[in-house]
Amino acid sequence: MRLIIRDDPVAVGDYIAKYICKRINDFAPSAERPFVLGLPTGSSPLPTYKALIKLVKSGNLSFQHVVTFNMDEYVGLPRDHPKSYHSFMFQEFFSQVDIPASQVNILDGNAPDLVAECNAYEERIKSFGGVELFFGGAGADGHIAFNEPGSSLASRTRIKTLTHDTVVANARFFDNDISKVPRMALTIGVGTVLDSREVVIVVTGLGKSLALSKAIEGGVNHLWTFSALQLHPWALIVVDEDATAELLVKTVKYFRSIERVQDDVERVQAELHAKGKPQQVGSMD
Ligand SMILES: N[C@@H]1[C@@H](O)[C@H](O)[C@@H](COP(=O)(O)O)O[C@@H]1O
Repeated sequence: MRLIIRDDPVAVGDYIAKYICKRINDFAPSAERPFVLGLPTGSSPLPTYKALIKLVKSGNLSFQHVVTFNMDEYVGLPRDHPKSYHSFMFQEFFSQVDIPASQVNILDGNAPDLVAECNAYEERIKSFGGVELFFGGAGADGHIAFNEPGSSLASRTRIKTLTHDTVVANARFFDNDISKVPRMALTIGVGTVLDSREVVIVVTGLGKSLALSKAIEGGVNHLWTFSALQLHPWALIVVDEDATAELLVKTVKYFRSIERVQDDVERVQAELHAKGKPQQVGSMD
């Protein structure tokens, strides 16, 4: 696992957007071989979406050959409800980049058979050869997607009842009225996230600091599903200074030292590449 610390949420968004941009461009996607990208909703990913939109508008990135899979969706909320994750994604991102709508995948929380919908989602991910990079967020209670505390770490896409904490946290999107917040959601599972070739998680703000410390300093534990990333061979967490409040000084120092060494490794790789002797860039964790 790698942890990258930046000053504030905007710097975090810039870092992740550049990272995703580089991954997509290095992959050189085509119609026959699209880049499969997992995406989240929430307020934390917004600076990343803004930075990705800028990269597309400046001609440095294209979503023409990118296929996306969103992490989750509320059950029973009409698709065109302003707070559905469908509406969120089209409003904040898809309508502002060059992705064909046919390449966007979001779970249908109004499907007549919700179990079939979840199973078909897993199959559709498989039909594209799996997710190349899953970009995600985390809840203050340490959930990833809607994998609430206590979710199986082997879980797949399924129906999930939201915890009271999550309902309260998400009331801010529903006029602060908890009675308006849906009680159920469809979500990819922890196992679905772990299956992706790479995972990048954004964590910003003091309110997420306990979840961050549990995820990287505690053991792997289903009460903090975020901690399952410790089992992933290629996981990156990008956080702001506020989110590090609960981390030990030695943890912060360790990850900062890895970042410096990683920068050196990438510089050497770039020099080799320029001299026509490319080698695979390694991860330092
Ligand atoms: N289902 C979403 C999660 O995928 C998201 O990571 C979390 C954090 O949201 P925010 O970034 O707004 O704190 O909110 C919801 O619960």
